[in-house]
Amino acid sequence: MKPSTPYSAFKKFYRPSKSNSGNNQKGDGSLAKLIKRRADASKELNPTNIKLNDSLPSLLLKPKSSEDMPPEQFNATPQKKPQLKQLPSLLVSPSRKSEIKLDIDKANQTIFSNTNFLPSQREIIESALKGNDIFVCLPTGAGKSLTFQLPAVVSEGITVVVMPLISLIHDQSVHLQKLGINSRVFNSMQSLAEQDRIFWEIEEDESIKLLFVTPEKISQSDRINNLFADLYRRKRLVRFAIDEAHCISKWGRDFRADYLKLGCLRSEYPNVPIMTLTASATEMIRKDIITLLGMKNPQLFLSSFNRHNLFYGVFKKGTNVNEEIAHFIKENHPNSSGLIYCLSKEECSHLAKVLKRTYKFKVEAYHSDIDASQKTEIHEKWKRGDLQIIVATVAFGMGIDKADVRFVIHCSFPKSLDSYYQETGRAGRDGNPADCILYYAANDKSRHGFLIGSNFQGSTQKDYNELSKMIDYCENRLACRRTLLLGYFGEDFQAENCNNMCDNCKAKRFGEEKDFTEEAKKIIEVLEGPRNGINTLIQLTNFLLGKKEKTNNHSLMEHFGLLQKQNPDTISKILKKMLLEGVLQEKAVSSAYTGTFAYIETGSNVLKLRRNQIKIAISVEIKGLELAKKLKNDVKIENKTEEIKIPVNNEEDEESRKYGKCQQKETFEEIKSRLTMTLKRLSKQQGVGPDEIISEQSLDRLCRDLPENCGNYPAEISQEIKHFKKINGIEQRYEFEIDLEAVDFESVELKRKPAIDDSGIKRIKPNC
Ligand SMILES: Nc1ncnc2c1ncn2[C@@H]1O[C@H](COP(=O)(O)OP(=O)(O)OP(=O)(O)O)[C@@H](O)[C@H]1O
Repeated sequence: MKPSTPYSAFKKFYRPSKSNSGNNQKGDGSLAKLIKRRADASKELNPTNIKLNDSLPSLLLKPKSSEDMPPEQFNATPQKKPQLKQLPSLLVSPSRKSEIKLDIDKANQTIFSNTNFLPSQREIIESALKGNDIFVCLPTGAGKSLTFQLPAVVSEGITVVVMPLISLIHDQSVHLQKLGINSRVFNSMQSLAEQDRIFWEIEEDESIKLLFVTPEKISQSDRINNLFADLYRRKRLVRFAIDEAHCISKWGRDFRADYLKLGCLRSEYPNVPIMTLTASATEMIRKDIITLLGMKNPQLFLSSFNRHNLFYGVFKKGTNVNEEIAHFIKENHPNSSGLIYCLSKEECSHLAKVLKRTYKFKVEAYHSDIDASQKTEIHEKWKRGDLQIIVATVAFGMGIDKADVRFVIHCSFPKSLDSYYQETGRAGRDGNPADCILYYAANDKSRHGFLIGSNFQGSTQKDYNELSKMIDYCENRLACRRTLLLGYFGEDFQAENCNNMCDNCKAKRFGEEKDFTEEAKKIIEVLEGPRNGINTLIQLTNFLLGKKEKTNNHSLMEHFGLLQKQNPDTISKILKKMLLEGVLQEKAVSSAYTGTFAYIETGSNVLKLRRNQIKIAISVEIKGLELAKKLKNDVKIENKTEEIKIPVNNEEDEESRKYGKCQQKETFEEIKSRLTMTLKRLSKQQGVGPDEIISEQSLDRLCRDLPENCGNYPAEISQEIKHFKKINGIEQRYEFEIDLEAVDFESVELKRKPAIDDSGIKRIKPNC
């Protein structure tokens, strides 16, 4: 039996025979030799020579300590013990690295079987091999793992990889085993004897290239620190790679206290380069990580956060959201894998039940009340494709690496844009198109308010700010969603690069920026004077709208009705912008009488506002007469026929006339084929030809106009159109729609036309 002693004692007294230690040869720096040795080793593999990674089965035990949180990520499926090919070693030693011309292309092809590098991988790998500190922030699925795996494999010594979840570590080590790369895992689920053996192997077997640990292990285990110290002394500690590095920052969405303790790595092993990897980090989080880890002039590799294949859409959430979701999936992704996120366990279970019982989907709920083994089973079934949909709370999180997820639906909005980006990022990892649909209801905010007030004491202010940004995103019906989402991460994304891959770009609404800075200064004056019961955003909005209060005599106060000409939506946007700019802030206040509510007060940036260093400008949708006027200014009248040409994009104009509200050929054709199918079904039922129900010409018109009211046509047609508009983010309620033909662009007076009132604005009934 192997003794279970502290590492130093173990080192002194316990040295198992080398026969078990695998290939221990030192490299001579030549990649060609490495590859040849690898091939030879595979050929010569014989039972006595095979190295089994005994540490792996221990991953399958239930976690015992906080390091293994959350249990739902735990993968209990037994793995067949694979045979490790003996990976020949050592190309780059720290002392020789400048001399060695590495053919990393060859390593990429021969060891990792990749034909090329993905964007940024080569630069990161080269920088790592130069011994730099490196900060990598690439989107999910960008291939970050290779950027620490390849340098580890071609370097002399051990790369320590810190990962937050056992399941992630497990996936990595299984992957590396398949490639024949020798790695070890160290976690608290292993017995002391097992840990001793792993220590010894790392000591003795120089073909071991990577050691995976959780942050908790580093912060809690003297043994592992002794091991690091010994490797460091022997110059075999090549690099620390810290994955999911955003967990270090308290500003991040997944802060883990033990990640914070990784700051000791730099002080204890000052010469070992640190590489951090994450899929999302705002500038503030980035700076926080770099400072906390003491990284030295790190080279930053920040790629665009844009996931070009994801379609982002926000739909209005009504009372029948479950049915809407079912319909959306049936229509768009009847057989593809997807994920639905809900806010609560109850919501989650209920939606899963509806989808299963009423709509016959293969679906399971996943939340914290489901026991660990069941969670693992659900995850596995979904990964294999035996389960189509998982309806989950945020309990289903990090470490989801299924490539072909075709949709991520949010039944309610999440707590921050960071979470939203991360959760939607699980869609389309294979690069193929995928839908990210969020169902928004303003009153879900109070549910978050409640959750924040009760669960996240101490950080409520930050959470409110994050939530405000999320709500701003949802309520914005004008700006490109990518511009908003990527702007959150500090990226200046140009809407024209969205390629209509979000609902707002697709709908092509008109908006313009209006400056409300002077009004904002007056709003501050209101809050700085006697408040007379103006405590919340709603009360402030009512005051600005000039709504009279029976009790508080608001009408006698200065600035009462300041924004009465604006609609509540615009006021809400102004106040939100003031919140975002730190001119206003909401504070969670609790009392037995009122419960928890958000108290509105002035923020820290008031002075900047007064000095005009902050501008409160918002996008306001322009429609109706205002739009007509704007169009007049923007259009060129070519000739007497008054043909309207919007100068920006004539092709688009042509398209929009041809395809009406569909705007694009593809959208037009899609609705046409849907309606044709419905017609075929109806004609079969009724025993008449499809064109006896709707003529070809009328069908085209319906597809162009997508009317809310389909007159005498069958209800199925109306329903199909209504649903199509919803899933494509085509406005449901065209309260006002300009009839361009009715606009006299010379005088901006509007011609009277049948069905059009004096304003020249055609009024359309909101519903079919
Ligand atoms: N050079 C390459 N050529 C082809 N495929 C690659 C290459 N590099 C990585 N991949 C593959 O891309 C996929 C995603 O890689 P990886 O899991 O490392 O992404 P990631 O950036 O770590 O994502 P996440 O942030 O979600 O963990 C994997 O299947 C990986 O094998």
